[in-house]
Amino acid sequence: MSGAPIRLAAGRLLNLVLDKKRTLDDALATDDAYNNLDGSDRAFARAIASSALRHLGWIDRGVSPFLSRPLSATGAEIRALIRAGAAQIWFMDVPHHAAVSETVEAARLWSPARSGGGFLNAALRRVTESESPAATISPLALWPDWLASRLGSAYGREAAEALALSQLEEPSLHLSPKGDGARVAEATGGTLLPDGAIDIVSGAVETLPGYAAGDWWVQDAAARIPAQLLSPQTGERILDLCAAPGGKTLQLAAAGADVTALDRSRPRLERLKENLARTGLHAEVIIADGEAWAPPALFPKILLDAPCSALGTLRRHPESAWIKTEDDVARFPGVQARLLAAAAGMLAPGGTLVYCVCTPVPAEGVDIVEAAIGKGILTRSPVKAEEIPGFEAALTPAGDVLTLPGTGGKHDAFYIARLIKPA
Ligand SMILES: C[S@@+](CC[C@H](N)C(=O)[O-])C[C@H]1O[C@@H](n2cnc3c(N)ncnc32)[C@H](O)[C@@H]1O
Repeated sequence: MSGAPIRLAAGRLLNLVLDKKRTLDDALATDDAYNNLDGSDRAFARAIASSALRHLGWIDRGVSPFLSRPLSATGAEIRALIRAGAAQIWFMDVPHHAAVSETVEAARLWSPARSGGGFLNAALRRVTESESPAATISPLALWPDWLASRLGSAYGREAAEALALSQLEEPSLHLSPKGDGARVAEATGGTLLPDGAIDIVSGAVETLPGYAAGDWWVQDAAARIPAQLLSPQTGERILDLCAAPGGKTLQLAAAGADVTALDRSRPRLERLKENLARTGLHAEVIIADGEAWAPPALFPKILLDAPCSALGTLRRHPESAWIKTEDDVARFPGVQARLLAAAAGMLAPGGTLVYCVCTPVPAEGVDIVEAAIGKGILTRSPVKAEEIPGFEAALTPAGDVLTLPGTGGKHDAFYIARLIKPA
């Protein structure tokens, strides 16, 4: 059977994401051409779209010399198929003749792309004759220019390049155990990591042993650090201020804390409740705006996992760098600063607050924390290396945690600070 419908589905997914600004998960859930494919064909279409998104900056720069008009001036559907074709040729183990002919055939199946078949064919033939851009174009070109320049100036070229290259990795699957981690590692065939997460090599989540019994939940190894830095104790009142879908709430509840899980998103709180039900854990769930909520009593400990650009999770969501604009990202620091000030107001004097974001953008992380410290609202409680086993290299000179590539295993990029409210 022809592979053209697979390339058509990949092109449609790319068109939905890059031209209509939908997330890849949303496009996968809703596109009929993709959903009508059989299992293995569907997986292949998804792999092509995912590879094109991971390598997008390289693909767009790499194909431009081969086009008689700029990519941006090309019809959206042909643009999507050029990207799908180039991903197969440069970054996937697909025979070149099949990648070209099936992708050109896909243009014939897609009416808005039909007239561009000759242009597509010529471009992809040139791609087959050329070296992969991985050999010639800087890793920073994997990102839009604004992001490359921000992270390049924040961390230096070498660290920023390592961060960019880390988005090419398939994301790892990490589990957090409800109880004994060694037992979960044995049951699932995973490896127990130094911080207590379980690294799973492969397997569909729902089919892994212990899923239905609620013995564990999916959580990146770096995402476990914020709750661990609160040292939750049995019966201790802890507020999880931006809680849904609840990975950190589950950690705190599993440690025996008396958790209040607050979030303003009803659908996300439904997921949190499902996670509590599956694991048999308990938390008081509150739907409210964290900037305005007035607690019945001050809390001795608070976790603030603030809304952020999520640019530390590009391995899982490679499209994020392209569908979020610099203006979108610029909106977060205001929200984060207001939530941190509100959280400080809900904290008892002498109490501990952990602030975290899953982004390496300093304006959303260390800058927010330094501003609060500068105002005298909070002081820093520096983290010690022995508190973050496996992530010792992520400790910053100031005593915060920044999980860039190379500071642990394969994980998301988190910024985490532990703070105290002056008594
Ligand atoms: C990074 S996510 C939290 C992830 C969660 N802590 C976990 O571990 O699963 C940020 C959350 O903040 C919530 N949020 C954003 N603005 C908020 C506000 N003003 N008040 C309460 N929740 C808010 C979002 O709905 C989102 O669920």
